[in-house]
Amino acid sequence: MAGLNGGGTSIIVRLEMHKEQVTFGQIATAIGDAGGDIVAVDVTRASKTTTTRDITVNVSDPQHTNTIEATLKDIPGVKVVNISDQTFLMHLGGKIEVTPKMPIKNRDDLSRVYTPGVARVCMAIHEDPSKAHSLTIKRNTVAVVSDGSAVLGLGNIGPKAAMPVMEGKAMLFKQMAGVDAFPICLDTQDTEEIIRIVKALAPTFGGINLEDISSPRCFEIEERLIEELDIPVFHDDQHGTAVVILAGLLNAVKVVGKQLESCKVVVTGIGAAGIACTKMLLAAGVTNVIGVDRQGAIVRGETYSNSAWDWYAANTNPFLQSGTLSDVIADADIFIGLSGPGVLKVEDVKRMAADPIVFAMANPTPEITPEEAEPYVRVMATGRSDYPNQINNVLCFPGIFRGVLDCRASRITQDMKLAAAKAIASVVSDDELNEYYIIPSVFNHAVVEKVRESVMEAAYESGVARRRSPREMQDAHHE
Ligand SMILES: NC(=O)C1=CN([C@@H]2O[C@H](COP(=O)(O)OP(=O)(O)OC[C@H]3O[C@@H](n4cnc5c(N)ncnc54)[C@H](O)[C@@H]3O)[C@@H](O)[C@H]2O)C=CC1
Ligand SMILES: CC(=O)C(=O)O
Ligand SMILES: [Mg+2]
Repeated sequence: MAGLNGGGTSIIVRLEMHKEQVTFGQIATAIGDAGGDIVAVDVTRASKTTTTRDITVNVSDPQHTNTIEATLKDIPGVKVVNISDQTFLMHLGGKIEVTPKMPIKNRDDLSRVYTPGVARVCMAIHEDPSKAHSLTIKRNTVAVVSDGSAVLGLGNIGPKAAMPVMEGKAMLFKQMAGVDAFPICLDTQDTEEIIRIVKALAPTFGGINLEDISSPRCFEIEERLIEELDIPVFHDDQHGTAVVILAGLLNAVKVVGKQLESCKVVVTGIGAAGIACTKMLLAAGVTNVIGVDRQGAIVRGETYSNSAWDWYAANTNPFLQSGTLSDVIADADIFIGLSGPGVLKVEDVKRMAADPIVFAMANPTPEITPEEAEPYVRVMATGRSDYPNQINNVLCFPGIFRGVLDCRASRITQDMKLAAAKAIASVVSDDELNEYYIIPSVFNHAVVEKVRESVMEAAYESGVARRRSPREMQDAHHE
């Protein structure tokens, strides 16, 4: 099964080779026989008797690295100097930095960007706070806020361990959409305290992206912040995920020739992402959605300590199906996994309706691997970048925030999310659409632009955009 290290993890093995005792060919063969895939070789030092080479090898997991190291150590004339993991190397010192837009070359510049000149700018904002949008980083800056309580599918690993994910989101915001995003990991999991801290941070930012905050606390935190702040607040694991799932499903049902509204959909993992995805499906007209969490299907008539599940029971599962995932999966057209590794068994997939669609989206290890499921499914998707059909909220959050920052929206409405889903789906043309291409690549530049445009259009229509639309500006010009 694909694990934490799956998908293109590579190591760099630095070897010192004694020329008289061993050839590079022998080493390459040994690495190949141990299952390693050599992708690059550099000579870093050479003398009369020895050569030092950096060999980049793709491996499947940490045990595989150990096997290759042991194999190399056994070859006479080879000294393993060092083995480094490229993924860790890319994280050394963190992944982002703050860069000034202009250099401070002399005292004159200094007196403008800082005191005394800056004071006039401060007073201009003091007199008209809306000027913060034009005179500070606010208009292009988003806070990526986590408490480390539901990091990917790794669980409650805390704020320090959450940072690499939040730094990664910040990189994606900038590279995909030019949005400056700042990772903020909080050392508290108290709902009221998180709300208070985010409200206190808000003056700096044009939007708040909540990330990897576990349910059910995430619902109250987001709802309260939306009500109490005048900038958009978006819990990405709920809505970004739901938007991309809907985009993928709109195209997947076209491939299998079914109507989404009449499909039976089973969702596992009724947390942040599972609940938001269900709400999105209901908004798109699906009626038969069944949610399954650890204790089985959520069904009306049961009592739940989690109020979000009371809502879920009242609004889903119209035929009151109860039992385990294996019980309720029979005849399902679509499975959506937002839970954890290995939850869906091959036997379950075999019992789905004809042409099953399986979105196994737990990260980093899906509910079922494509290798296991593929013989029995028609359309398979995961959240990972190393398989086809990557359903990941990275297809949504850069474009949606680009759009809301550009039209200065006060909030993100359901219509804006639906518009984003349709925009993402539309990037795959009918000619291109097939089982292995239901969703555009994360690197497809059309995605951010289409999402931005559709989201802005929906924001103007729903009256939440606070910057005049291009048409209004044109009208004002002609008055
Ligand atoms: N591909 C993507 O873009 C995204 C994927 N995800 C993945 O979805 C999963 C859930 O994320 P969140 O909703 O943010 O977390 P969450 O902590 O809010 O919810 C997880 C839910 O799954 C349930 N669960 C865990 N193991 C289960 C099992 N074995 N059987 C049934 N239910 C189980 C938990 O009880 C909980 O209700 C994670 O693996 C995450 O990586 C989340 C957001 C985006
Ligand atoms: C992709 C993402 O946001 C997650 O797995 O939590
Ligand atoms: Mg997340």
